[in-house]
Amino acid sequence: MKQSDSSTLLDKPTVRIKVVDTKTPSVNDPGTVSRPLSFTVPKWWRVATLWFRGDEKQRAWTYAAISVTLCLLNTLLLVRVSYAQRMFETALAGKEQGDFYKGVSNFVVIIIFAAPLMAIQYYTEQRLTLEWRRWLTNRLLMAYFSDQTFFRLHIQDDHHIDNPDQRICDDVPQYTDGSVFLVTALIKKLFNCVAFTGVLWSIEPKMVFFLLTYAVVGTWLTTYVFGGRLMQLQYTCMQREGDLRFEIVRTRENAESIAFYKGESREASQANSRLLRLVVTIVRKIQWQAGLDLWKHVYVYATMLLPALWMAPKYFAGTIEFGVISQVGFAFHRIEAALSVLIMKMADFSGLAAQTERLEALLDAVVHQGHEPTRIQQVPSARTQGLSLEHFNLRTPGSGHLIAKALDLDLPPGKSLLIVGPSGCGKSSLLRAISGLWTSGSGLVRCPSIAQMLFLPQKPFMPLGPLRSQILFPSSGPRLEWGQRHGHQPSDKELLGLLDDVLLPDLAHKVGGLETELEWGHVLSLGEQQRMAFLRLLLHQPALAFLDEATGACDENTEAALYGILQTSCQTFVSVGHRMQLLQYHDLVLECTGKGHWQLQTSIEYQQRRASQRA
Ligand SMILES: Nc1ncnc2c1ncn2[C@@H]1O[C@H](COP(=O)(O)OP(=O)(O)OP(=O)(O)O)[C@@H](O)[C@H]1O
Repeated sequence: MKQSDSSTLLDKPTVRIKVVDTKTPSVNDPGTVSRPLSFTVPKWWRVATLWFRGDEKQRAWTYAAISVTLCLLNTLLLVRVSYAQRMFETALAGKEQGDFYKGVSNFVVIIIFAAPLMAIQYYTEQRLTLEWRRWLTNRLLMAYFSDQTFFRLHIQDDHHIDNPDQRICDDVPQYTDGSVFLVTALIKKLFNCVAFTGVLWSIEPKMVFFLLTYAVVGTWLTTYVFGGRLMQLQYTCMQREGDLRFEIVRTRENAESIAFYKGESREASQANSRLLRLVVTIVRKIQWQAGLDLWKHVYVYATMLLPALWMAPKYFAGTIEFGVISQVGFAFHRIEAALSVLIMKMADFSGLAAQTERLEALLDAVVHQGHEPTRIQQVPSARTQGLSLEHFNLRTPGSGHLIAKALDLDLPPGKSLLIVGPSGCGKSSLLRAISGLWTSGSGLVRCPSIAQMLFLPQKPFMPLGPLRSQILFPSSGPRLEWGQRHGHQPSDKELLGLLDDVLLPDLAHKVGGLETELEWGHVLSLGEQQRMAFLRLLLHQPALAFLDEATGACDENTEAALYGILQTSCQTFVSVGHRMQLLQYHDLVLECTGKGHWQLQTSIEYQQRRASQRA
């Protein structure tokens, strides 16, 4: 695809935007390959049957059965319409007053049944779509959040999935909506086809053969020329919509850093570049859709007068009544519409095919995450209180860069370990592997159960919600070890006291209380966020705590106070840090000595060695 090459200016003339082409789609990307639509049918079936075979299959089949029944009733009513119309028009042409009013009353009866039927059908289809969407979204969310799949999807090259958020929030509703719409349309058309073929066959069988041939040739041509191409363009559009949105969300999330760097011009050019790529794809999609539209009109108009032309000689010869001509026309166009449903709804089918490709890929990735062989084995046990690494080899995901080679480590309960080494040597990576986030490598990690460990990352996560939920995170209350030790959950007064302990005495008062909701990640300084993370540690009182430069943004006095608190609430902990004053809080030191080698020594030995090196 050709990229527009010009530099562009946004409305605000202060920000000059240079277009940067940042992303070239990979060869394996389905968005870059035009495939026949039939390629996607098994995938659609696989995704669709998940609900119909899952734990809510009874509900799914009930909705589906009601919808099919309503489609059938709908068709029966249409057949009745064709006969009522025939009687009505024949009576008009023959000036038969009695038959005319009989035809009118037939119409009225049909309308009395049809109106509520249509409303019930609409309601059922909407509920079916919603229930299906709820179930599928819930399944995807569960899979996405379970086993830290959301994290692994980002680091594994072999399952690279762009914009999973968009796939879950946008593609699922479009998929269920499109599936219900198109499948019910197909069923209605099938019933119409059967019913009106009977009507037309009883009057003019040759016309049925003509219609069949016309529709088969037309459908083949449309699918061949437009199907795969439109599907590919729809896929690329969705991908580019997601990329643009992600760029803007990233800017919002990193607003302060970008503003400090004065990086808005570069970010704006990046966003604009993504917008241009999207627009180029949409233009191509519009061109192909216009071509399809032209073809659809030619296809329909070519047969518009055919039933009347075909039947007129018989009417002039007096072998059929006038109403037969309109009934044949009605039946002819119903069958034609039924047989050419693929042509008429080609844009919808190709959109659904694109959504299916994206959802199937996401499902595949989140399911595969669960079954991927774990090479570094984590053996968590409620009976283990310390930490041990056995024959531990660690590599970075994807690139396979060596972080640790043949590392054996034993940290008994009640002891603490400081991990040191130059920046980028792999200190945080060791914690990632111990927590089970990274698994590339080999060896065993023996540790307490997952619920008994707490990891404090360099930048604490501040969830959405009130100040209270910042304090209690990741638990919502009842699982707090503090509550179990004290026999009751912490009262507001006790929470305020704990805020005092981590040197945040005025915070609740300053922001307006524990129920105040703010964008905490932006409102609190990094040092305040790190103190909040220590407070979580006091409440959860884990058997084993991991602190990745968890006091890096605090001054030395605050750091000393926080480590003092830590030693009273958690005896076994592992820290990563650069500051030498941290040594006094730890018994052991694990030092990176290069090329994946690490050396374990006591804190005193480490200090003596450093002192002798300096001397
Ligand atoms: N997702 C990833 N995929 C591949 N390599 C990664 C990934 N994350 C980090 N790395 C690489 O792993 C190496 C170790 O990174 P790590 O964050 O563990 O270093 P560190 O010792 O904690 O550094 P610092 O002291 O600066 O925090 C680095 O070379 C880094 O580029």
